[in-house]
Amino acid sequence: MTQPDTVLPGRPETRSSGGLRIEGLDVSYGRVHVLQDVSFEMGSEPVGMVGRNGMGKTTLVKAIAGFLPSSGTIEFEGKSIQGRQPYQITRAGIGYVPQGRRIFPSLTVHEHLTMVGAKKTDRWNVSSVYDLFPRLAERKRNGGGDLSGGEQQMLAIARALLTNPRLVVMDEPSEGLAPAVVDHVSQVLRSVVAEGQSVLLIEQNLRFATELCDRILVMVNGRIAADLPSQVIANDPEVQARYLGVV
Ligand SMILES: Nc1ncnc2c1ncn2[C@@H]1O[C@H](COP(=O)(O)OP(=O)(O)OP(=O)(O)O)[C@@H](O)[C@H]1O
Repeated sequence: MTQPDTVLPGRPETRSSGGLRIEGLDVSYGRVHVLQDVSFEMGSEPVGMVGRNGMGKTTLVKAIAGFLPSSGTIEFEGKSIQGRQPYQITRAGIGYVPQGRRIFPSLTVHEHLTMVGAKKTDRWNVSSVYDLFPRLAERKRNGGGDLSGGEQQMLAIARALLTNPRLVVMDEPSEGLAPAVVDHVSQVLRSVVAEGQSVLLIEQNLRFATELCDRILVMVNGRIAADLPSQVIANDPEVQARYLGVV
């Protein structure tokens, strides 16, 4: 197992050992070997993963969610989920918010939400996700194609929560959204995390990631290059320049 180059002291401890364990994960597109020996573990604490374009973040979450074949270990709550189909991963307790939202243009907001089949007694049901995102309640009769980017993102998050996941994996929820909408989504997600929802957040927006997560993994060229407390990467331009090419 390859260790990250940088694991600083003071990294927040995992809240429990029952979460996600990835070890020696490899994913290729044909002959292009994109993920190379990726290993990390997380408990129920929110974890962010950042990295420049094309580093392999989306490939990793697609492999976790069952949309790409992989070799190596993917375990959730002590059981292997590697090689399972997406619906089996959902059933195992992992919700997925895909990059680009994947909303159906011809289905209404309400149809998107009711088709998940959450029960009224579940923590997340149609009524409680409308409470979380009142804007979706206002737009419940609108088709997915009529929604703004922010509304589509809220719908994608609501749809994932309705599976009542023990871990929700989100791929760049801030992508393409106006700053005020990013702030709103960030605030809502922080309230969900404060309730104890476990989150693995893939992000290019470092501020969004460090506001939500105490721990940040950095992916560089298909490997986990660093595992840092959020405040270290948030406050250190040199660390940001080294891993993200920003100052
Ligand atoms: N279907 C595919 N076929 C071949 N190569 C691919 C495919 N999808 C992604 N790649 C390549 O795999 C590498 C990792 O892509 P990936 O989308 O996982 O990166 P990323 O870090 O999520 O970037 P972004 O933030 O731009 O989505 C890139 O070099 C990309 O060109």
